[in-house]
Amino acid sequence: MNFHSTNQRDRETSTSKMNLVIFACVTIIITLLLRIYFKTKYKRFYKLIEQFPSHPTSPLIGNLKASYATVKDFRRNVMDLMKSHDRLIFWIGPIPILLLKRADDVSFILSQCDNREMHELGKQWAGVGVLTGSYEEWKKSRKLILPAFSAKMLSKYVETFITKSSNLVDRFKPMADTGEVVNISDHALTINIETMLENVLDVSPEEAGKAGEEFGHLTAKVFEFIIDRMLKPWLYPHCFYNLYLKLTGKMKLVEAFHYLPTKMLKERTAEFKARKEQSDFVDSPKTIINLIISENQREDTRFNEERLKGELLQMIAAGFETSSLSLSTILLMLALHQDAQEKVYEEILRDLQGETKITAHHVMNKFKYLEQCFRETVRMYSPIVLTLRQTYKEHVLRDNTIIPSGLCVVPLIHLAQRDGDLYENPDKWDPDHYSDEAILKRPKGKETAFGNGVRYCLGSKYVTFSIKSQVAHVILNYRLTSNIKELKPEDLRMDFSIRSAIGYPIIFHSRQKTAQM
Ligand code: HEM
Repeated sequence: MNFHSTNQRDRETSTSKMNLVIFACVTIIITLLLRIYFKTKYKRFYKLIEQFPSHPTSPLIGNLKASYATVKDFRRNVMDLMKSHDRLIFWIGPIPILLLKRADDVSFILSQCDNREMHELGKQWAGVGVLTGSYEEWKKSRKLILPAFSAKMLSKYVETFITKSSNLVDRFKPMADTGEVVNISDHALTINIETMLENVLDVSPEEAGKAGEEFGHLTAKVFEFIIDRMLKPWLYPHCFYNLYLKLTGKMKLVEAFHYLPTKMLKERTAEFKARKEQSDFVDSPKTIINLIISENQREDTRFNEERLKGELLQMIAAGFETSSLSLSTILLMLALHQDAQEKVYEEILRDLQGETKITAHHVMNKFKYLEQCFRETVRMYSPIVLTLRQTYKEHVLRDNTIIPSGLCVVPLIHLAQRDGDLYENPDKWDPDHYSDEAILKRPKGKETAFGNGVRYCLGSKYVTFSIKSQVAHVILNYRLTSNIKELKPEDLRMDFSIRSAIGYPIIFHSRQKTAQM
């Protein structure tokens, strides 16, 4: 009896092993057949891809093993891989992606190809808008929000920048002259999210003070979640991703992220309608939310509330972390480069011409060397490391290599900004890279820190004025030093942006006190 049941168990085990082998064989055969089918159907696509070196792949999963680790490791991996390649095909599962790092290639593809469909993977978090919309949706978004960055509107935001910059100076008062080493990143984050909430959502300074920090941290997290999804092709279908968000409890974060823009949109729309009913004349808007509500009256871009919310969320997402990182980094750079800091200080005194207060005029038209320091900081420590493009036709690169239609391309902006063909000593922080002479010497249209072509950054002037205002106020009041001597490459952490893994340590010395001594 026992002998029989052992025999039967053995038979069952070997049958299930056999089933497993059959299943594996069928899967491999189907995959190979699919591969052959796709390779035959899209022969030219695969042939063109073969011109580019490819990272060694594993069958079926491509380079997924390399990318599966964590988002941060993946980015570091990609940057390491690109040390020995100018162009490289990287496989996320069965999907090939072309990585580009030379300034020539990056500026070319950004200017020629304006489609960014992979960004649709951010829709659950940030709605539909200028960053995540399909090509057709993007065109309408851009038309709606472009007026928000006119010179007239910018001059209104600068008033908020100046008030906020004074608050920033006050924040550092208790630490000044104590020798305390302050990691300024949280201060930069708070001040910039508050500024964004006031300028974009028309939130009162009090409410911005209360809601700012939490909203800021959440916004910073959203990018991580979106990149995480990009690396997991099985989460690409929206229905799977929705389920994943529900099961992991992240849907609650989505709701929290949407709460403030939804509330402000309802309030400001109701106010706009009430004012319109009373009189045909409505004051010209001072904030982005009010501007897009009034612009949205035009027949050709009539967006519903959900869509307007997407635009607002994406404005904050695009602008806030980039601004706060830029502020932390430039202040650290000035603390590490005393000569540049003194030049900035002297320039501020000179441009103020005896006035004691920094005004919108100074921020928008003066402080030229400070602006050079800002551009140099963005060049070396890009708050946007990379972006995405989806080709819809073939593009011929300068050496006649053809990028096939239908390929996802990743221009590595950060590496392009350190291209030795464009800058002398590209790895040295040197504001003279942006002197008039240096700019004249460089070939035009190759810089990509703010993008290139029709999708050029809408907020480039906004952030330039915002950072100029904040830095000018800080440097007018404090001399900065640090307890570190330099920011080494190994101190940098890369996710969607580049940030210092050792923080932004700064020691504040009051200028007045220094002058008295
Ligand atoms: C130092 C700070 C910043 C950097 C380095 C930066 C960089 C960039 C880059 C490289 C792009 C182009 C992406 C692409 O071509 O796919 C871009 C697009 C964009 N940026 Fe910025 N940005 C900064 C700050 C801001 C700010 C403060 C705002 C808003 C207030 C903003 C709003 C946008 C928007 C809306 C787009 C999308 C444009 C479009 O697709 O039509 N950016 N930015």
